[in-house]
Amino acid sequence: MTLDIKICGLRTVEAVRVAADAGATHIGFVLFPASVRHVPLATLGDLLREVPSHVQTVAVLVTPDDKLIDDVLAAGRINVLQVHEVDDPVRIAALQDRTGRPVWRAQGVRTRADVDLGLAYAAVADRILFDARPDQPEPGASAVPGGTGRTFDWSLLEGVTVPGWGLSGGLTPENVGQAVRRLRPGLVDVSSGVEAARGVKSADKIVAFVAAARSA
Ligand SMILES: O=C(O)c1ccccc1NCC(=O)[C@H](O)[C@H](O)COP(=O)(O)O
Repeated sequence: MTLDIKICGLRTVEAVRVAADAGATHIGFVLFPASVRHVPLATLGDLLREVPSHVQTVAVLVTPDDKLIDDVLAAGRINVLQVHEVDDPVRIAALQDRTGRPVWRAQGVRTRADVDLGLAYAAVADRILFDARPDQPEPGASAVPGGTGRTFDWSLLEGVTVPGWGLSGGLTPENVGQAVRRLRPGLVDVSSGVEAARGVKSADKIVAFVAAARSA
């Protein structure tokens, strides 16, 4: 079985080169201003141009409207749309039709009901990405539905067999091997676990993460 490896939240040309050279199959760019990893549209094209053609690019979006989708696709080569908090299968199908791109749906997990909700989208979304479900933000604070660096109870995913499903949330070079051996996902996805500081990628950690995932 093949394992896809997505390194997410890249903001610099150097980090893109490191991830591609390390063997990432997918590189994710966050288009969400409340995130420390947000990439402004003005610089997205510069990053996309650095991604070698054999590496897939993923636009990470939170309830995107059509204007944002059009702007992101106009910036350069985007292979995949990863959507958070899109809770309508009709909208997911509309995004597929409108863009011709695969649409991955991120599902936050804290309970088995969350997993079941994610599985309910497997008929329409091209991939389900199970991630940690963040706590409710403090009143007045902005909610960021990904990149929390938190794991969740992996036993909730035992028995999940939907093709290609992805595991995300608090993965690190230290725990990704165990996760792959235990759950056999089709993709592992990391952001915080390959950072030296919040929002700042570490080349050494990216290389270590990909190597650990590959050797599992
Ligand atoms: O990374 C973010 O800041 C982010 C913000 C808003 C929506 C999604 C976001 N990230 C999505 C990802 O695919 C992350 O890789 C995933 O949530 C795992 O993050 P982490 O637990 O930090 O490894």
